[in-house]
Amino acid sequence: MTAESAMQLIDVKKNIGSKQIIKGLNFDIYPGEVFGFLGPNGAGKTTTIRMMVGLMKLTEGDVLIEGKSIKTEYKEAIRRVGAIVENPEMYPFMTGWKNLQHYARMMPAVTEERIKEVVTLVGLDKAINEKVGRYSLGMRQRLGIAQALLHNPSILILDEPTNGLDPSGIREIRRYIRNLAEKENVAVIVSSHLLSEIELMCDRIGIIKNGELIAIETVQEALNKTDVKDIHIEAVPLETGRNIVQEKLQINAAIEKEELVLSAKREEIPSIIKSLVDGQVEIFGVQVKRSTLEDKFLDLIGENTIE
Ligand SMILES: Nc1ncnc2c1ncn2[C@@H]1O[C@H](COP(=O)(O)OP(=O)(O)OP(=O)(O)O)[C@@H](O)[C@H]1O
Repeated sequence: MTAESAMQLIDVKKNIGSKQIIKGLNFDIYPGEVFGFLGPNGAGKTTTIRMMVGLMKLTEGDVLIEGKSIKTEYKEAIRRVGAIVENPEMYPFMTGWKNLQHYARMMPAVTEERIKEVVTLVGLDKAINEKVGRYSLGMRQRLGIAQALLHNPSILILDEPTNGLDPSGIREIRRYIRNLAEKENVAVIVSSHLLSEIELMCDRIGIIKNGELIAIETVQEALNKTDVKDIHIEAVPLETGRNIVQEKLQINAAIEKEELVLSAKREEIPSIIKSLVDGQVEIFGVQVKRSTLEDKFLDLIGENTIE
């Protein structure tokens, strides 16, 4: 394995009965990255995650955690993993702090200092002395993440962490997940079937379909590759702008709601802007409406619906 991977999957396979559910997964996850594990329902995400955290045996292959085999060095390997796979059990009648203390007691060497640290990491300082029963779902989810971080894992695995959250809860979780990847250098693995989420939260994505990895790349690569769809330019005067684009650049342009709207590729944008500015057109804003990872994901799996 490469020296720095936090987790390595080597030809991981899982059969249940006579059915091959996972058909040989190979990929690495690195410290400090948020890795999105994507796939439509039934693709095999949960099964893979259950194997990663030792809740399910592998039929074939191995998972190495910081170089330790989950098969032959289970204890050492699993010690480095924190996970929320099923909803974390919390006592609603106890405060957030008491809940964390309760878990900390079951683990070796978790200090009060560490509890304070994880509370701050997930942004619960203000609410930590309130009863968990009064927490929003998003706050409970963050308390769950804090709990999973208590023993200082180098890998954090979250199965569908934004499930059931409202948009502001989703935004918060996203922020804290990014924060702890950066601040604690934790490798975070997030599973989801919601691509718009993954696009905003992750550095890299792996897409699984029918138990096989069909794509793996950085979010930036995925976005750069996608062709630009529409470009909206707030240009004054609009007519002059349209003439320049059409006559000089031979690109069709329309005027919609005080904006110049045209279709072009990403690499054409700088020259379009330059031509407009050279032609004394003032630019007040440019918006690029490119296709999202969701389009890419749907292309890859060859389906139009993912729910
Ligand atoms: N215990 C089991 N017995 C038989 N088949 C199973 C079992 N567990 C999972 N499967 C099958 O394995 C496949 C993958 O399931 P899995 O739950 O891993 O998918 P998933 O990608 O997590 O989907 P979801 O988002 O719906 O949870 C599905 O086709 C499922 O029906």
